[in-house]
This record gives sequence, structure tokens and C-alpha cells, in this order.
Amino acid sequence: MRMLLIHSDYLEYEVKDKALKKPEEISEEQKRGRLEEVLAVFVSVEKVDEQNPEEVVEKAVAEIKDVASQVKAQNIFVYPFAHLSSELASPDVALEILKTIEEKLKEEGFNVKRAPFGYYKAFKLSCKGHPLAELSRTVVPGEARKE
Ligand SMILES: Nc1ncnc2c1ncn2[C@@H]1O[C@H](CO)[C@@H](NC(=O)[C@@H](N)CO)[C@H]1O
Repeated sequence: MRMLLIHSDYLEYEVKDKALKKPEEISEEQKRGRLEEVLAVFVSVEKVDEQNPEEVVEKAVAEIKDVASQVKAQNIFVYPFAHLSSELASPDVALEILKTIEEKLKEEGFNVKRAPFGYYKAFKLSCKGHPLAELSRTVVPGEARKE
């Protein structure tokens, strides 16, 4: 799994078109979203993560919590983003993993939004620009090695 973490004044998105034949079903309300003072986490779920989704969720949540505490962010935006890797997991597995990351972060007390899966979306982001405002993390299950 590849993550790009951007500490931002705000992140807002608007759903445009379907990017998959069967995107996640969403309500009218979910077609737009915005969070202020947010840690935006752009996530590409990778093929290697299919070996142990539970473990990669655990590692991803730990990394996100670590960065959130460093930048003192209570709001987290989980944003599916298929552009950080050339070895993507299947959409079904990716969606499940992203939903579980969202759930676990909520259990940890964060205010979490997740952008809809399987769509082209317009988005606006205002990066804060401090030294920890732009970070990337890679997590893989167990002994799996990234080539
Ligand atoms: N392995 C994966 N990891 C993360 N997201 C994934 C995925 N497989 C499919 N998606 C979702 O389907 C859209 C089309 O690839 C993706 N859409 C996007 O990435 C938008 N930024 C528009 O390009 C995403 O919502």
C-alpha cells in the first residue's frame, strides 16, 4: 500500500463520473465532501496487500495515527487514489481495506471522512506547507518484500 499524506487547511471533492463499471454505491450527500484542518491520506491499495489485508490495515492505521499525532490533526480524509502504484489491488479488495481503515480510525477517536470509491472526482486541497505537511508511507503485509 502506498500513501501520500498531506496536512491541509481543507480538502474538498465533488464526484464527476464513474471510473469503474461498478463504483461504490453512494448517497446524494456523498457526492460532495469537505473537511477543514485535515490530514488528507491518498491511498493506493496494492496487489501485495491482498496477501494479508488485516495486517496491512493495521500497519496503515499505525502510520496514519503516527503522522496525525505529529501534525496534531484530529480530522482525517481517506481518499482512494489509484495513481501511486502500478501494481494495484483488485477494486473489491481495495474498497474493503479502505472501509476498514476508516472504521479503525473512527474507533481511535478521529473524525474521519472517506471519499467515494470508483469515481473520477474534482478536488481542491490547501497544503499547509510546513516541514511535515507532505509525507509518503509504504506498508506491506508481513515478510512480503517490495521489489
Ligand atoms: N487499488 C486501488 N486503490 C485505490 N483506489 C482504487 C484502487 N482500484 C480502484 N480504485 C478506485 O477506482 C477508481 C478507478 O481506478 C479510482 N479513482 C481514482 O483514483 C480517482 N483519483 C480518479 O482517478 C479509485 O477511486
